Amino acid sequence: MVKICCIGAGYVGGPTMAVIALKCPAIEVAVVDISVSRIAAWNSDHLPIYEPGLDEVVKSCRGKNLIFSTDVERHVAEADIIFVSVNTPTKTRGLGAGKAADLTYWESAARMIADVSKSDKIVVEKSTVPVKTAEAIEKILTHNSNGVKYQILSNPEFLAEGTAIEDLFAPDRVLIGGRETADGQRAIKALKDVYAHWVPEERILCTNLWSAELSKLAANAFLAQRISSVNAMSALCEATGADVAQVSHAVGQDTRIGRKFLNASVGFGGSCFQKDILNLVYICECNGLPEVANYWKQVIKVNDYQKNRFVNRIVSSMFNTVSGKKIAILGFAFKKDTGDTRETPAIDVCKGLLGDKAHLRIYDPQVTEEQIQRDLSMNKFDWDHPVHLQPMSPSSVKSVTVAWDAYEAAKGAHALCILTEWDEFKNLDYKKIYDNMPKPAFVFDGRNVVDPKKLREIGFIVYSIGKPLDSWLKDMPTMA
Ligand SMILES: NC(=O)C1=CN([C@@H]2O[C@H](COP(=O)(O)OP(=O)(O)OC[C@H]3O[C@@H](n4cnc5c(N)ncnc54)[C@H](O)[C@@H]3O)[C@@H](O)[C@H]2O)C=CC1
Ligand SMILES: O=C(O)[C@H]1O[C@H](OP(=O)(O)OP(=O)(O)OC[C@H]2O[C@@H](n3ccc(=O)[nH]c3=O)[C@H](O)[C@@H]2O)[C@H](O)[C@@H](O)[C@@H]1O
Repeated sequence: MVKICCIGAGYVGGPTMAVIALKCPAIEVAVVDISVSRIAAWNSDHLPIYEPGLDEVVKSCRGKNLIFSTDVERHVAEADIIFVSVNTPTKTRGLGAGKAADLTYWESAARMIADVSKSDKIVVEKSTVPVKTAEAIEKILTHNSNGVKYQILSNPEFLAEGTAIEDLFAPDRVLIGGRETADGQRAIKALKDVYAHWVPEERILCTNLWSAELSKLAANAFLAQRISSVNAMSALCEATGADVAQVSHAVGQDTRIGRKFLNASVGFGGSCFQKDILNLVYICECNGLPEVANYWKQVIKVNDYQKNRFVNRIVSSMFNTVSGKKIAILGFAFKKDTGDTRETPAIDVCKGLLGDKAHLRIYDPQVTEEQIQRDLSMNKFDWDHPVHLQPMSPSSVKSVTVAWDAYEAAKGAHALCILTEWDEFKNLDYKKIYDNMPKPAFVFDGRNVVDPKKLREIGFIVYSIGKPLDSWLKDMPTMA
């Protein structure tokens, strides 16, 4: 029986391995982690991450061919194929700080593999890593090998949170990169055989190691670039009276461009887009390609601009100050259908409003008060370390409270600010909300969730990203 071990029981390791276990009943899958609380949660009724469909998959295999354990060394020693899906945060100090990937966790996993392995292993890079990481990992493993043979494969993950199970069941492609030697090709085949249990062969792409590593960074850069492109257009729409939804639709109808991923927003968030583009920028700079680096850097600059622009709109619309005003924040997660808040634009928007002394009342159906407080008091990039290694927040942010539903959050608020596109925000009773707010009552929709026309009929002053401005906003120019 083939044995798989995955180091890192996070958003990628947990769902990916659960699906492999489900689709390959003859393979034993162990997911291991240094975080005791995370493993305990994977073994409980309350999984550590919220992901539609995940509970069912885990419940149907856990205890059969899927286990979650903190006994990292034992499961690594026993495995034939080891996936490494640990954090690869942005470095916060030293060479490449603010851009380069911090491979501390990866390196420590590799050294541990070398220490405990007694049989040959296929080591699979599942984490997103800089190009050429496989070479470094290979060196660590072979210099400490004790006769054990290793093959390194790159098998980056393309799932998106909120649709992880769907994406894993029917991926657009599975990418496997390996050495072009006979041993390398044998290792590629072994991994391909695992995916072939449910992924059609033509969707399993096999490449060299460096193409696989770079394709992952490139895919995320292209996706983020689309969002920054449409967000840049949204600013121009507001200035000209065009409607960004109509522009996106017209542009996306061109089959060469395509309709997906053209929704204007308050900015993209999530644990990877910014981190991976910064990493790409750093690699370009290290390879003497400053023009290419600057090109990609612009995607992040536009994203930051979009978040600032949103905050400025709020402040300028509300008589140039939000000091002492109560603002209801609807949605804190970086997108709907997840409780994940890593790099959520809500953090920057909330910090911007707090900087102007607003009082925030936040509601998100999946994010806890503790998480919100942590996020608002943590330094940039600290979030991307294993939970038990993250610096504890010194104190909670006093002008922030958390509500248990949208109506409660909005009661008495001067403005509503929609920062995540949760479906429930589409169908709120906005008349009831309006009646419980001081006037003028504002809605700032960072996700184009509400129908501005209907809300204006109720009496709200509405700002929707990239949509024609109402006269109130036109008279209050923003300084982005
Ligand atoms: N979150 C996502 O949607 C996607 C993430 N990725 C990439 O996958 C990698 C992992 O991301 P996530 O799963 O989101 O991170 P995560 O933070 O949810 O999970 C990483 C886990 O690794 C554990 N860990 C760290 N060092 C360890 C060690 N030495 N031994 C055992 N466990 C260790 C941590 O405790 C943590 O539970 C990153 O490189 C990320 O860029 C790729 C595609 C999608
Ligand atoms: O490497 C990763 O971590 C993953 O990053 C993204 O997945 P994810 O961040 O989970 O979610 P997305 O659906 O890509 O959304 C990212 C951000 O962009 C925003 N977005 C997305 C689409 C859009 O049209 N407009 C827009 O603002 C979302 O609201 C969210 O804040 C990619 O879609 C995955 O393919 C990739 O595997």
